[in-house]
Amino acid sequence: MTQVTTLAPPPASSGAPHGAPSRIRVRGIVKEYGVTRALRGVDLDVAAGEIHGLVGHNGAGKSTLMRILTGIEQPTSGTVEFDGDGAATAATSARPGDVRMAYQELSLAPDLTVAENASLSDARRLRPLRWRAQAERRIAEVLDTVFPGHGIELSRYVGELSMAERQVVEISRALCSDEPRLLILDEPTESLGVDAMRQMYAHLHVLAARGVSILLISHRMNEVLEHSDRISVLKDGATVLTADAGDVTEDDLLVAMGGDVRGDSPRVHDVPVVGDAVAGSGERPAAGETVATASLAGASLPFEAKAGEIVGLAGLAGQGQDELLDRLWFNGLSRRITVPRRRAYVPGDRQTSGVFALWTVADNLAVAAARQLARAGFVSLKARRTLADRWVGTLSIKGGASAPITSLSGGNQQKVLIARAFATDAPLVLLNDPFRGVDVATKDELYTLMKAEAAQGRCIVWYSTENKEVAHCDRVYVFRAGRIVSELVGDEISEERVIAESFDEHQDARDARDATTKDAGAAA
Ligand SMILES: Nc1ncnc2c1ncn2[C@@H]1O[C@H](COP(=O)(O)OP(=O)(O)OP(=O)(O)O)[C@@H](O)[C@H]1O
Repeated sequence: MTQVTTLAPPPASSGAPHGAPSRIRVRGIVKEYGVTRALRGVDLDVAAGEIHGLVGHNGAGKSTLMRILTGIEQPTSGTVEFDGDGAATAATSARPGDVRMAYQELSLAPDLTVAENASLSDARRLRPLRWRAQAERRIAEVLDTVFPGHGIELSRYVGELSMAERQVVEISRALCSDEPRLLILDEPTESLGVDAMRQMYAHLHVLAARGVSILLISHRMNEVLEHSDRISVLKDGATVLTADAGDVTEDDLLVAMGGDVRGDSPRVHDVPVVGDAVAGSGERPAAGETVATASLAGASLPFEAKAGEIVGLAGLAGQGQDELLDRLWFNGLSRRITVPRRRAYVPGDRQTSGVFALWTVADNLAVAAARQLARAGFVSLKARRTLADRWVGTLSIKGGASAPITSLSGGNQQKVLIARAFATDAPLVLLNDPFRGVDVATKDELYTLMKAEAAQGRCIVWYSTENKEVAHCDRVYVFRAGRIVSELVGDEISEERVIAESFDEHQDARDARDATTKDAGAAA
């Protein structure tokens, strides 16, 4: 069990840093949804030209506060002043375009093109006849300025883009107006590649230097510490700490958030392993037995995953990792794929392919384990509830088993999907960047859970956009241009090695030469 270290939080500072005028001044904000008190008294000051980090555990109230700042929702009580205007809420004080936000849940319409999406939220007037060309020009300008080399075609439907590309569009869309006074970014880098992430932060510093205030919400403590001037911590709907970024450490933030300071042995309370948590669990392959194989086209190394292993899929975003997971999940009958009949999948995009929005947490969580829970073809409410209660406790899912899933915070919804997969008895679990939006303390617990599950004989195939997560894998396949270009085992696995393999242009040139020689040989 990790020891909890209690650090006295640095004294909360108030007001803007370095005497800069307050851009936004939030006092005593309370927000209630029926009996749920999402915010119970938030104070926050963001100065003109400041990058202000906002951190907190899943369900702490960050997104709710941002919805109030953008005027989408009204607070139950409390005040928001914008540039000292004394107005009661952001909705009444800010002019259109003053506050812009890039959403965690990616607010893009999948059936519209990139340019059409941009036109929807451009606060400036578009010309009635030439609106499409104008919108295209504006988003192209932002994309080229902030994310040079992005490679995104403006005429593509958003639904066809990878999560990383969608995130780039979401951020660019928020910048598609005359300069806002306050820019809010809710977990902007959760699925961005390394390059795009660097480009985004470089641009944020340029905007801040021009006087734009930026609120940066993230579970990535290192990024918040590196890029913010000041940081505030929300815990259970209230501000518990505001400090200069240089005066606090990651552990200070974690303690203020109410989590354990990370130790050597993260805690997973009472992991309900399959066979314990669900009735009638199926048989597991023996450790080391091959569970899944796939052969990809071109000069790709073959893919193989064995029982008892955590197999990582790494490389730059959008290099074929998604496609492999999709094929392992959907394409079990193909000659090039072997997979077990029972398999579980945690999607990266919970909104379009994960959450059943009209169902409760318990129903969402137990749906994939129905076969195991069924007795004479029926799943009793009690069996479903017992399973859900166990996992809600194990992963600290804030909201409870009987809450409607959509009333949960984004990170807590994601935990339900992770629990759904592990609550099955499937020998193969496929994870498609599953920890987006999950807070740091829970992530540590999930790593331990995965190891415990692998030790029980599960095979876990895991794509993550966070390179440092490869440290938790037994083997890693690095992807480049739709192919597996290297396999790392044991001590070979490191973030640096993954990055190096992701960019090996010489190897690409050699592969292209080999392929040409092969084609020429085949033609002869
Ligand atoms: N529409 C709603 N109805 C009921 N409860 C809600 C609603 N929206 C938010 N909540 C509750 O308010 C609390 C704060 O949620 P919020 O989404 O603001 O948290 P968060 O800090 O953004 O979390 P995360 O890091 O997971 O995104 C949660 O307990 C959530 O269940």
